[in-house]
This record gives sequence, C-alpha cells and structure tokens, in this order.
Amino acid sequence: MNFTKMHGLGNNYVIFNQLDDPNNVLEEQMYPELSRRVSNVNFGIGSDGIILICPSQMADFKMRIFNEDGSEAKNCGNGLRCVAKFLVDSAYATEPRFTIETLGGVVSVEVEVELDKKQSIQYVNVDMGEPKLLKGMIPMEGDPFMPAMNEPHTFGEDKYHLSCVSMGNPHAIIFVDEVNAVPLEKIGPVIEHDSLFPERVNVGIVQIKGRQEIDYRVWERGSGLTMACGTGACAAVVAATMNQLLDRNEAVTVHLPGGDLTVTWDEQGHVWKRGEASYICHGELDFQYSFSA
Ligand SMILES: N[C@@H](CCC[C@H](N)C(=O)O)C(=O)O
Repeated sequence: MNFTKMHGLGNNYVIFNQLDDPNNVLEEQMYPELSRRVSNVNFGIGSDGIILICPSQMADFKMRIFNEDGSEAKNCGNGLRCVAKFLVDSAYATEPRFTIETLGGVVSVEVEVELDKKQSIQYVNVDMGEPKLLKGMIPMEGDPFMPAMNEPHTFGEDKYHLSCVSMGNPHAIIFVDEVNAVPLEKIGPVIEHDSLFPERVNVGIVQIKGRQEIDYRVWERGSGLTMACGTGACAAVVAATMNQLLDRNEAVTVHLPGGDLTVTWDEQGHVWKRGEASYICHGELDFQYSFSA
C-alpha cells in the first residue's frame, strides 16, 4: 500500500489515496485493524490514525478517518487541511477551492499560498459548517432538545463544568484558569468513556487569554493526547462564544501544543478554520508483513 504521512500542527495521519490506486483499497472490515497496526509506533508507522481519500458521489472528494484505536470518526479538522493540500499538490484538485465529503457532511476548502519573508507557507482555510449544540445531536444523555453549556457534572471525586459542541464529532469543553495545570491524561479518558456520552467524546480544556485568543489542549476520543485537534479548536471557540467569553464574527487565535489555528464563527453560523498542513514522508507499507503478526 502506498501512503503519505502528513500532519496539521503535529496531529499526524497516515493517508491512503484510494482515488486511483487499487492496492490501497481493502475489504471494508479491515480498516479498523489497519489503523491500529499502522498507528502503532513500534510495529507500524506511528500516527494518530489513518485517513482514506476516496471518490465521492456528492462532493469533489471524500475523506474517511479512523482513530488510533480503530474507531471511525465523522470528521477531522486537521486531516481536512492535510487532504486538501495533498489533493492540490498532486493535481487531483485543479482549482484551489473544492468540496470534501465527510461522514459529518460536506465541507468546502480553499488552499492558499501566503508568502512569508523567508519561505512560502501554504495555509488551508476550511468552512467547517455549523456547530450542533443540542444534547441529542452531540450525542449526550439528558433532554435532547437542550444544549449543555457550562453544565456541572461529577466524575468520581472531580466536578467539571462541561460545554458540549458537535462539529460532526462530539467535544466536551472545560474552561480552566491554567491549561497546563490540568491532568488531562487522567481526566480525559474518564470523561471520554463516561456513560453521559453514548458515542464517547473528545475532551478539551480551554484557557481564555483575551477576547481573540485562547489556549486549548485536547484528549482525543480513540487517540488520547494529541498535539492538536481542528474540530476541537472550532468547538472550543463556539463554546467560549456561547459562554460570552469571546465575540461572534471575530478571528480567534487558538494556541495548541503543536501550533496556532485561526477560528472564526461567522454571523451566518459557519465556523471557519485556517491553518497549515505539512508532509512528513511518502512510503510503501509492507501489507503482508504488517498483517502477519
Ligand atoms: N484530530 C481530529 C479529530 C479526529 C477524530 C476524533 N478523535 C474523534 O473521534 O472524534 C481533528 O483535527 O479534528
């Protein structure tokens, strides 16, 4: 199988192009195991998961994403930027603006080149669509027609106020005074697997730095601590705006462990996310070897 490994702010995925490479297409039930094996840093390539680029019936292209534990997610903000860059650079996309189908809906992307003093940096701007706020849409236990904003919940001995947002995938956001003081590796898996969330949840902690600046760290459903999460950054801005900590229609700089994203929740209700995407390597996976053990 031919692969390209890419990252968006350190959130890294092994990408299999299925547009015209029959070697990269497996039987459907094999993808969860492929993701687990490829993501393993000792026996595989090492990644936060895998991404498939496939033909689409309803958009220009389709993206599927599997987490490190083999579970399939509906959306991946950093993955979308990587896929968009890959498609433009390999000339599958002939225009800088095009659409990508995800299991969470169709999004539109635009690949821009911005000239820096020393180097040209390629940014990808993605219209991530409208956030969903009702518990039934997250999904989350409780009244399906009510949002969960700053809602107190107890997990063992700890109490946290959760603000929940779906960006195609579910995010529980917690506002704190200092992001680095929170033991996310301890509370992340507890909240991820709590029965409050029937499909589990991504857990984000947010520190407000100003009206246009936040710090954000994430525990990802199915992958654990990662350097960045694009949908999570969008959910963090939406949750902070709903809690009146940020302003609608302003470009917010989201500082993540792997770098910065710019997120804007516009007046029409769409969340825009802009950031970089980068190659790590291209290679060939020895499929027989990888699946033999
Ligand atoms: N890192 C991604 C999100 C990947 C999926 C997530 N772990 C989930 O299961 O919902 C991003 O950049 O959005």
